[in-house]
Amino acid sequence: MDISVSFSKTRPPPFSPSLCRQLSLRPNAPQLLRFSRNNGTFRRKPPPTISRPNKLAVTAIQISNLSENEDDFVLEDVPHLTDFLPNLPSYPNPLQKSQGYSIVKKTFVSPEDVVAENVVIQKGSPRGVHFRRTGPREKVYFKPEEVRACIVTCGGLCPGINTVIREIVCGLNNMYNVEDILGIEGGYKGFYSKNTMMLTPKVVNHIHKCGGTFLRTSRGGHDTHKIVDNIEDRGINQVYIIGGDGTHKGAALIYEEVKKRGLQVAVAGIPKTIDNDIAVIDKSFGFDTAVEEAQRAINAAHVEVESVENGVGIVKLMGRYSGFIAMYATLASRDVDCCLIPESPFYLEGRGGLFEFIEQRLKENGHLVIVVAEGAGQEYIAAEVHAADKKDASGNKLLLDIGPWLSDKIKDHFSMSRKMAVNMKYIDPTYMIRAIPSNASDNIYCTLLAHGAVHGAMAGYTGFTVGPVNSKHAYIPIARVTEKQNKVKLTDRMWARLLASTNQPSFVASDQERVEKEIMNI
Ligand SMILES: Nc1ncnc2c1ncn2[C@@H]1O[C@H](COP(=O)(O)OP(=O)(O)O)[C@@H](O)[C@H]1O
Ligand SMILES: O=P(O)(O)OC[C@H]1O[C@](O)(COP(=O)(O)O)[C@@H](O)[C@@H]1O
Ligand SMILES: [Mg+2]
Repeated sequence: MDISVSFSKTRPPPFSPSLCRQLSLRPNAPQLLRFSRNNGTFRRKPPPTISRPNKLAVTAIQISNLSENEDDFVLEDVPHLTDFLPNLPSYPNPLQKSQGYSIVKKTFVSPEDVVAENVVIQKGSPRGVHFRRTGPREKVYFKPEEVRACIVTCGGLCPGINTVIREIVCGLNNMYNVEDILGIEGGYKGFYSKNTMMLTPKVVNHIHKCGGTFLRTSRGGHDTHKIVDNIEDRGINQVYIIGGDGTHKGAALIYEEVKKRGLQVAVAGIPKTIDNDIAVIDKSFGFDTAVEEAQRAINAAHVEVESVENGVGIVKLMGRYSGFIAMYATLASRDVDCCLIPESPFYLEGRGGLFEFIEQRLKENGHLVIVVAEGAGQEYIAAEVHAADKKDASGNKLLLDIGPWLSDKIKDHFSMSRKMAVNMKYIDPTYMIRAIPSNASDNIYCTLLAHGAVHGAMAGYTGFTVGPVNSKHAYIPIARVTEKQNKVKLTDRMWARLLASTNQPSFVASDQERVEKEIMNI
């Protein structure tokens, strides 16, 4: 492979000493160069004959693509209170005296410990992005008796919110002897329009056994100035914010305002969403519980349709822009014949369409089950219904209801074509799967998130969120989880596994064929 690259004359080559030797370069001297790479061997080439302006700028990605392992390590760090309060005093972490932690072999996480964003890499490829590992630090930037923490929950429900609340309270209290913890009621607007409640380990002792949020929640109502005024007025110095992408956008604004005002306030996010659409982290808490609960609806649909002639079961599951719940529930069940998600466009009529597939399955098996994510097929409904774009209080688009629309379409098609009368069983368990308490493994996951957030805030980190990255919990800059949403990648193996398990049409390919045909007809 022949690669041409040039980079800033003001920077030394970003290569390891061994690679510099191989290329006959002086490791510390800035220079413009070209070289070729063949099976991992680098050979220097004569200087380029191209014009300067375009060639002098080279992105970090280009450089790191060409370098050996040592020099392309990137740490995406989170802010620290000392970034804007440089004289902040620190104190020994009280955990060193804790019964439990003091016997841990390595009580404190080393500042050098990082978590890699990508663990599957090729030999010679860049080491890539890393995040700080969560956990207690040797020094803390708060005296326990001076901490006044608050917790707020925003956005939609999700199994496990109460466990996170409980474990923030118990973590602060048991590990750091913090006693002053406020619950902000009813989401962001609760900062300025609702009461607060005192949270103690005793108050939150049983809440993890219940679904919902003990602190209640809301959409909309984020007013940065009013919120930070309130934080200042109440003397709050640690803010724990549990919520999804919208909530984290709000948390980033709070952090910025706190920094602008020079307040010693740590802002920590804990990512929450039933849709599992938060970027970077492995998965969001409550997701496993939701997938498990979805099985009950799928089982019910299967039992119903198996017991009648030409039974068609439809189960609608949550998933506004991403079909993770539908995909995992389908994969887990094995009773699902077809899974429709927002990321994969489908069509009803014609060759390779959904109607043809349903007819075929009914002929083969006498019944079928379809799982549909609520965000699927929105464009088709919109084209027919001509509904005005509506939004919720947070600005999220309100979806058109795919469930009844799809049920009616299928019923109408089969009754009109007089091919067969289908026996439709439509189940909508959407709120049921997110209103339940979290299962055992989600409870443990919630505990790790809560404790990670507590350790981070006590250590003076701020403007961060927490979550598992390749199974290791990390502190992640908030911008990384708000800049894009996690979606099912149709080119990933997981979707291929689903297609292999259901044997449903991969509408993407068929759709392309259809478009090509249409173009050719024209
Ligand atoms: N772009 C934004 N800037 C500031 N606050 C936001 C933003 N988007 C949403 N929020 C606030 O975050 C909270 C929850 O947002 P929402 O989208 O409903 O849920 P989620 O956080 O689960 O995505 C709401 O109080 C909303 O006002
Ligand atoms: O009816 P609500 O409470 O607004 O919630 C519905 C939406 O909430 C969700 O569960 C997502 O919630 P978040 O925005 O909090 O992640 C979607 O799946 C669903 O469309
Ligand atoms: Mg959201």
